[in-house]
Amino acid sequence: MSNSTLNIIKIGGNVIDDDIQLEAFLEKFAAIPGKKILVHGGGKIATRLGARLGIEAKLVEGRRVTDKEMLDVVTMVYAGLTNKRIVACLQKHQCDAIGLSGADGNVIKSVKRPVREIDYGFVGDILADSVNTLAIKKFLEAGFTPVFSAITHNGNGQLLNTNADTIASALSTSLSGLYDTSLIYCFEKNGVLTDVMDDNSVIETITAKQFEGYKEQGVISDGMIPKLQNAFDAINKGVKSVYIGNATNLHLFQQQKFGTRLVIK
Ligand SMILES: Nc1ncnc2c1ncn2[C@@H]1O[C@H](COP(=O)(O)OP(=O)(O)O)[C@@H](O)[C@H]1O
Ligand SMILES: CC(=O)N[C@@H](CCC(=O)OP(=O)(O)O)C(=O)O
Repeated sequence: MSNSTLNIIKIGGNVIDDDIQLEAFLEKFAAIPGKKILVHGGGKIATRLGARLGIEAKLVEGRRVTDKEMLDVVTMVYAGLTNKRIVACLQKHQCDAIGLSGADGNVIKSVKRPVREIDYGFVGDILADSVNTLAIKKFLEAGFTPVFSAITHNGNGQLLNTNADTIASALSTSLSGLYDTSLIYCFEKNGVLTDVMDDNSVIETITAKQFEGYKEQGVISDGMIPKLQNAFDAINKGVKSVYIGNATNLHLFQQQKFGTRLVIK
């Protein structure tokens, strides 16, 4: 008997930051049939709230340096305000969502990133076997749609800030043992582009080798580099399909007409 399908969708920070775009996306997400999971961060909102509180944001290669005060800010923004607003909006659209940090139901454990050249502070890395697939399965089988924020815990009382793209990738690789899992990264552009200013320049399929080439040429840069690394990690570890595309077109991914599709070669 084949496994049932599971769609894991990550929504990007620029869409979350726009109330109208966010609700339009959540309405489309709510309409997807079957088992599904949503993952979100909210980095821009955390940066703004931090600034209002006099706590300056510092990012290194797309990862936030998270001291104790910044950890309070990101916990309030990701696991609190953003997560609860998303859950309430999904409930409005008849999707029975349940908001989670990694600590809730012990769903995702992480370890504080070791200090090397940079001390990232309270940032958590997810090691193999740190996703509690059985707990998540219980939520899914009970008919809930889990909504994961970018906060995890170390099992010893410490919350840790964890990149949302990485959470989506780790969830999809862990759950691909139980379900035919697809991972869909949604953001504000039409996919991986050959010209970041031209939304018509979508690369329809991309291999790891092509990714390396585009990276060297500077065609792919910034946040797209760690996003694609997380995406290739997932496809290499058994996730059935991985797409990167525009949140506005979410309804098209089931017809396989969505943004950029990753290919193993
Ligand atoms: N080739 C590319 N195609 C699309 N986006 C790119 C590309 N190179 C760099 N980017 C940048 O990467 C960003 C996406 O990364 P990020 O901001 O981390 O996403 P998210 O908000 O989904 O977490 C885009 O907004 C874009 O500015
Ligand atoms: C460690 C780390 O960098 N965590 C991220 C988590 C949020 C996130 O990933 O949000 P987006 O998807 O909106 O970028 C951060 O604090 O920015």
